[in-house]
Amino acid sequence: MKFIKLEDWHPKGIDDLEPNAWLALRRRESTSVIAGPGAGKTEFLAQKAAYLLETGLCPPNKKILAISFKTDAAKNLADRVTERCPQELGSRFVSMTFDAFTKNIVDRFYSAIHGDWKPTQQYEVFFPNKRSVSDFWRRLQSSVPDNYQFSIMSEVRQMTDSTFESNVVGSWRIPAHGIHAPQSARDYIIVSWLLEQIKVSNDGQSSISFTTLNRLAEYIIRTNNHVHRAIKGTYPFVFVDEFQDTTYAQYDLLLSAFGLSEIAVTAVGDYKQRIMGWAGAKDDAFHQFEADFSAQRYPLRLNHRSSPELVRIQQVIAQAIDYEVSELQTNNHNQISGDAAWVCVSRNIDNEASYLAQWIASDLRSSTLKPRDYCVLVRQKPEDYEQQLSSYLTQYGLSLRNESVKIGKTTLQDLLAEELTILFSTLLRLGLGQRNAKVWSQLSAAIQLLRNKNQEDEKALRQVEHQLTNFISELRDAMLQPFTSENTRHVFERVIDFINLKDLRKAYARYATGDLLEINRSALEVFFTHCVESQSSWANFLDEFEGINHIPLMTIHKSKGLEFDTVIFLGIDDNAWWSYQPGNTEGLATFFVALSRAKQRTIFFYCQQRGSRRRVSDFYALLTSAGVKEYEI
Ligand SMILES: Nc1ncnc2c1ncn2[C@@H]1O[C@H](COP(=O)(O)OP(=O)(O)OP(=O)(O)O)[C@@H](O)[C@H]1O
Repeated sequence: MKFIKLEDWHPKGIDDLEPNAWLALRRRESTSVIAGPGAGKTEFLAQKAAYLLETGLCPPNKKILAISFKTDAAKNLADRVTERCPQELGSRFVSMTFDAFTKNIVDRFYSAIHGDWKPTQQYEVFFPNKRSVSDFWRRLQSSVPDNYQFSIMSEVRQMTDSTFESNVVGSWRIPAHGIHAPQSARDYIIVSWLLEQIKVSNDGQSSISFTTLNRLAEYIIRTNNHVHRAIKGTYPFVFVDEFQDTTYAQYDLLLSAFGLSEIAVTAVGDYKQRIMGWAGAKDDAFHQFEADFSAQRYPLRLNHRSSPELVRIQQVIAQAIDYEVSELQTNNHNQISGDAAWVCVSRNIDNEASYLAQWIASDLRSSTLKPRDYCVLVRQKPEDYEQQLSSYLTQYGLSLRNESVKIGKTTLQDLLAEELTILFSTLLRLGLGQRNAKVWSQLSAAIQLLRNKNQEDEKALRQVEHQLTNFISELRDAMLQPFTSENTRHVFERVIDFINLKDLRKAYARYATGDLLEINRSALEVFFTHCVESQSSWANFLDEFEGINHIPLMTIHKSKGLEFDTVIFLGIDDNAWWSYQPGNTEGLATFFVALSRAKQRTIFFYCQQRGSRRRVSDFYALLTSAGVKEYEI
């Protein structure tokens, strides 16, 4: 394949990059890009990947590793690269979540774990909460030797159950040479916590949290030169998206894997969107990264997402988070007439729900927007809002879908972003006869990748194309059969067989080891059955499966990285924001993330029946100072 000369390379799919983005793109060493919402940080990473691959700076035997925090963000980035690069180049862009990267190292290099630290090869992933931590502390109190009791308990008193795993365990390194007598009470507590997870439980397996997996991955890389060299040799370029959310453990893993080496790490993020402090995100991740990796910082100024009016309102909130924040700019246009943001105040929930349903229905009628151009955002418990709003929306033929809902061991939002799910629904769409040249060529490229065919081997590629054509025609026949549970079950199994989970495991690094693929296959089956039961034809089934006619409902945390034409932000009251302290930066940042998902409009709802608004009065004061008006509904 012929490479593009450096000076001839141009961005793909967008007109241009702003000057600092060009500098950050061309820099060969570690780089940090700090920019506000909608500044194109994810887009920048996709362009940088295309630049490195197409110019040959990332040579054919090497790959780019991109780490994101959420499955849909990892998928979104991978898709952007696939759209911008020929397939043989795009397949060298490995995009996965931090958790998948961590688990992958432990599963792949399991034999590099020694002695007491070795868990069972098959293990359960354990999600500790405050209760599991305090229970552990209680157990420790009754089991420690008398002479240790005092110091252990006084150490525990200085710890917080919510940050114990992320901050205390996450910043501790497993010693290279086995377990010696603990050096301190703190060591004793951490070692006991780790060993309790590693030891075989009643069901014959270890039960390990992601922080513990992370510590094991870091230990493997630090103590095994072969592993360390293999990882560095594969990935000369590493990208980290949403870097402001990096935890102590994740940062330490990055440092051990890629620090003090020739690997160029590009970290992008926005400290004003730092909303994972409660989950252990480091406060000074960018500064430390710039010092440890000799990274050069490039701020970006343009907002490519939101209308000028929304950018102006965002600026007011951004300044409340950081008064030194630079002026945001946008080249976008206001596409609506009238207000870009307003607050609807109601007395009771029925009032609010009825108004909201009526407003969306009328807006849909008078615009070209589709249900998925709207998004209902809430701080927590989306299921409560779903219950309160659904019957009102139904009256107008509308419906909400809670995208944060759990399906098996994953969530709907994550499941829908999985490669397995996308292949599955694309095959069904083609089976239904919905021909689309672009979809066909993307699917064909994905199947070639899955079957591991060399792009130069035209005969093999034709064979894959032929198999795919035959399968689609067989599928079409099967989908013409009556839509019964038996027939739909048969289609499910045929499609899964055709995809071939073994091939999927080989083709995608994050499926390579461990149980992620099995978790997703089971969840896919659960969700498939659920959709089949509520529908009567394949066409309706697919719309339901993909949620085409539903308005998404999700938590603000789950909305990170996403964008919608209109954001409907519900539940800005003291009950939903019970832990918010006036002026608290992380709370303001959460508010900022919600506001900045919108391209054209953000509508805020306050309902007296849900709670008062004393604690959250800052939010309303800021909106008022930005000129956002309130209306009684
Ligand atoms: N240089 C550019 N020119 C035109 N459009 C762009 C450019 N960069 C990004 N965009 C578009 O702007 C929108 C926001 O981009 P992106 O999601 O990459 O921003 P971000 O900085 O990662 O956002 P956030 O931090 O808010 O999630 C997307 O629709 C993207 O396609």
